[in-house]
Amino acid sequence: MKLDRKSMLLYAITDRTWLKGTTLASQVEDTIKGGATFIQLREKNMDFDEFVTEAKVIKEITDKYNIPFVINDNIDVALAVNSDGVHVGQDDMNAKDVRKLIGKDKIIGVSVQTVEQAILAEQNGADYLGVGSVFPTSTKTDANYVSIKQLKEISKSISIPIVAIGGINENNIEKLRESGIDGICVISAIFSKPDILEATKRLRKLSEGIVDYEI
Ligand SMILES: Cc1ncc(COP(=O)(O)OP(=O)(O)O)c(N)n1
Ligand SMILES: Cc1ncsc1CCOP(=O)(O)O
Repeated sequence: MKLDRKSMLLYAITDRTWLKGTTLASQVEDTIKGGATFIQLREKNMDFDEFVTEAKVIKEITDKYNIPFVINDNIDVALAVNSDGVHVGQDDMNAKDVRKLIGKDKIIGVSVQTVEQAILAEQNGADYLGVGSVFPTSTKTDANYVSIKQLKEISKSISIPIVAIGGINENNIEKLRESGIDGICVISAIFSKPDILEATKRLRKLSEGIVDYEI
């Protein structure tokens, strides 16, 4: 799948912390109905078989709505379910090696916190970058902080699409205006909400207002 910059507008990463009796699949379908444009499946405590089973279910939904679907960290799972790609961090395999495993047509996302990391990731063949944490977050306890100034410097230093991540919500999204991002990436601002569809709709509208390209 070729990555369209516009599909970065509202990037949702799953989290099963707030399932509250429902399924992750139905939450993912709700967020897509509400306007999420990209889905990443992020599972930190699943064995391979469980992860593959879950990924297949989510992929059916993202395929139905033609939304890009990537797997966090686990390249074997990505290969097993033929996801659209993978997202890796600074402690994971570098994009060049990931590319050798998943092939030229797949999407590779890389998390970066500095200009140097961003330039290197682009050189290594990343298709997009996730930059953060731009605000305090309790979702990822080991996240490093990236200032808005650093975010702007990173966006100026590369030509691939970027999303900001970390603690973004309806109240602070405005601070990301003119930062050069192609969209926002959120976990709790969607998945912790009682009404995921409505929360996504509001974030979708707000993100449309802060990016500098035509929707
Ligand atoms: C789009 C996006 N950006 C950043 C991250 C964080 O990735 P990483 O640093 O590898 O941390 P974990 O998600 O693995 O805890 C991301 N997942 N997605
Ligand atoms: C995965 C990740 N990487 C940097 S911050 C973060 C957590 C984002 O979650 P939230 O949107 O709930 O702050």
